[in-house]
Amino acid sequence: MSGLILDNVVEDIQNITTTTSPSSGNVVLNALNYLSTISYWKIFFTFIFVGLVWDQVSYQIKKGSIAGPNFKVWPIIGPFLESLDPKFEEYKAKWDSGPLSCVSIFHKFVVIASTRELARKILQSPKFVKPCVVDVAIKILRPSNWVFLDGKEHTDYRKSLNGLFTQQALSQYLPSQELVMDEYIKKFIEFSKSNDYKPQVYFHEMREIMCALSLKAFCGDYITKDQIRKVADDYYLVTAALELVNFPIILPYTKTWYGKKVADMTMKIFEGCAQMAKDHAAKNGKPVCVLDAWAKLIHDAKTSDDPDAKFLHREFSNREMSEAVFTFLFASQDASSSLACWLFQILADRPDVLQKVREEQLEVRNGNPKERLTLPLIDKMKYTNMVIKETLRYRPPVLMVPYVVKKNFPVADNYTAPKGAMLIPTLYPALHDPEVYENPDDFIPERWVEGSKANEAKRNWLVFGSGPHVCLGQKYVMMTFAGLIGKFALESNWEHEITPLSETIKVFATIFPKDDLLLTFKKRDPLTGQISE
Ligand code: HEM
Repeated sequence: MSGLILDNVVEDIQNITTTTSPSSGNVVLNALNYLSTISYWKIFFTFIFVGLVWDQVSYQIKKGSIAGPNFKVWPIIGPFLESLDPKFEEYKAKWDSGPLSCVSIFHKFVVIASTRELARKILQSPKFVKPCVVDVAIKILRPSNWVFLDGKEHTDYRKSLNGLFTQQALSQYLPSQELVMDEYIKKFIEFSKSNDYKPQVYFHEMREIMCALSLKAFCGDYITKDQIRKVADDYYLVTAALELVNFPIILPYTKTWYGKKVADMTMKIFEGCAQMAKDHAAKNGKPVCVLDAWAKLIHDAKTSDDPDAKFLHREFSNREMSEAVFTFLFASQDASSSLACWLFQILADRPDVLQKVREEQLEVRNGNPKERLTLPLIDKMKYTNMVIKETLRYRPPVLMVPYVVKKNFPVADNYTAPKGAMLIPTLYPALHDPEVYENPDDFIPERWVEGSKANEAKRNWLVFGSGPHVCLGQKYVMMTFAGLIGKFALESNWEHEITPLSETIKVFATIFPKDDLLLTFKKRDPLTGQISE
């Protein structure tokens, strides 16, 4: 077939070239004569062969001298199939293979940095890198969302948001968060009762309580119980839609389509809440949630003479505020659920640690378990705080933070990461560095006492990242978890069924116990410690 078409072309060219330039015509003719002798199949396989060779050569050029497979074992796709089901042990092997290592998946060249200094250097080099988001994130979070800003625009926007997460602002959110904690202590006990107090999976319950706590802190009473339940029930569809490996086009009834629907529905709710918060601020109402705090900053800026206040807290639209609040939920949900799962598991497995938390909780309340949460009260919870810090170090929810290289980046003396590559600083190795954390695979809250080696090693504390994109919610996390675990420790007793998979790490955006956390809760008298059904 291909021969036939080429025969016709050769004939046409012969006609043309005999009337124009005979010598250039000969070269073209010879080439076409040759092509007329080969079939489409040959052309097809030649293209494939050239493509495969180029794939390997390009991999070698980008890899340079860093660790990584000598060639792509699976041509083109690379370890794509493994990446669909990521395993912690495989990540760890990669980190151990060298300070910089690489893989190539399809056309994406990925460089992984596993030392503390390299990780810090990447996180603090906004000139060369920016956070890498999956293609579909732009559609789900919307292109106008602040998280996609870069450089100065990003820094300026963040300055506006910082005011929502100061100590003073956070203390205003505590009373409504405490109501959610009270509700869920009862809920967890009821849930266990419904299963005759036999241990059952609590992974989903942990995600739900985290979502409810965030929504209350962000939207206060503007969001209804039904809306909280709906978002908490459906939010996992957003996580699934934003997994690293997903189809970039949103087709009906696919994971990304369901994810977008939930994101739109949630942002619609937030938009309504933003308007109510603005109305509240206009009446000089007291702020009790993030949206209130934001609306008040906007309101105050209008009457202020300070040009900085005016610049940082210009008129933000309801839509813009709803998109930002959605990113808070998105950033917090998986990482906080991960921390919650490990914290409840670890405390149940170490009754001595839980006992000390309980003693401290009564002590800071001067023996009055009914004392409501305030920031000064939480500040006194030194040991509880050490337990949370050690959980974050021992099981850091975020293992790695993907960035993308904007221009060739000399990340190490012997290596320049090429433009367009994905560059991934890892956080786990710095948090398990035996030089700073003796016996890093043991859970030792006492290592965080003031003045200790661990406490002084600020450069290793990468749990919340570093640089211009460092976690906006880190103070919020420490405050919320101290309040939460303290109250659960006083008012409930929980037991954990240890399985061979309890200490094995499952990677699902963040990390979780592989057996999904088998727990059971009972009511506890905070003063006598008596447990009742
Ligand atoms: C245990 C819980 C959490 C952990 C371990 C965690 C960790 C992180 C990490 C590692 C980053 C990337 C930092 C970087 O690129 O340098 C990040 C970014 C971020 N986090 Fe968190 N996070 C947690 C909870 C939260 C919460 C509760 C909120 C909001 C209330 C939040 C809001 C954000 C935001 C908005 C960013 C992006 C900041 C930016 O791009 O400027 N996070 N977080």
